[in-house]
Amino acid sequence: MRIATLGPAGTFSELAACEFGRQLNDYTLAFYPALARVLKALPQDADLAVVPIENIVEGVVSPVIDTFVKRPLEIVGELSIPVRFSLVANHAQPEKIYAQFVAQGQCSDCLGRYNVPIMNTASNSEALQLLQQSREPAAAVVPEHCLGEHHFAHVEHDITDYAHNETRFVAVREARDEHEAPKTGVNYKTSLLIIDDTDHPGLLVEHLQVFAAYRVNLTSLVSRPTGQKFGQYHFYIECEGHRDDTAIRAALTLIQLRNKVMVLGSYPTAAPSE
Ligand SMILES: O=C(O)C(=O)C[C@]1(C(=O)O)C=C[C@@H](O)C=C1
Repeated sequence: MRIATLGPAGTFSELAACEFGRQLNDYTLAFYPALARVLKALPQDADLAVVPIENIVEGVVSPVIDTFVKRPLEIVGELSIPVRFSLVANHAQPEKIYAQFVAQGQCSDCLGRYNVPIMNTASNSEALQLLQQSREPAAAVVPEHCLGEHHFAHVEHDITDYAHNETRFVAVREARDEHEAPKTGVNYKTSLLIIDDTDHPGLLVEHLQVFAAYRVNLTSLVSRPTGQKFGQYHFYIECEGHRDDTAIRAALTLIQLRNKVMVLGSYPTAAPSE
């Protein structure tokens, strides 16, 4: 099994990809420098892609949700891992800080204390690489697990705004016509998108009432702009249960009478991270 994920090596995505990989018999990892490129590797260059979907502080990782609207992809698994950062520098007074765009939002208190420009990177390991190449006084926000063998002139440990910081990752493959039936004893979650193709007053409340009437418990609801017009949004929804459950099927049948629905997959619910 070829698994695509965000690189270079050292990202939290790599940790998540290895954890998914361990559940398979055999796997190889391929690193891509941006999240959009990771998903583009499907299906020619990879069988599975592992990408972050939500951080407990920053919320959803929008480039990932937005790709689901554009391409037929299927979520087949999720897991959550603890995320801890350090600030490392080659000088006690850095003049710039390299930080991945999602990591930046998770460490805003610490970054705010340094009144210097933040240089956004595509991954946390790219932030570390750029610091190592820098000849000027600079710093980088890097995963704690990458500190190991490196030596830095200045280090601040545990700089996340919230002590309990974690990110949820999903394993994604190219969508198939058929899907797996639920296995007994497994708690499932289903992800779907309601596409705003016929905007009308009360669109969201109508759909929410349908879920409530069928007692389908939603665990996530995010609106993403369609990019067409202000006021038009697609809704990314996660709910408890499998797409074959009677309640979910009945709810989606009703919702589909008004708007297009894309079911992105049913997969075992992740255990909480330690
Ligand atoms: O750069 C990494 O280490 C990643 O795996 C990406 C990513 C993300 O985009 O959410 C993963 C976990 C953290 O939330 C910060 C960065």
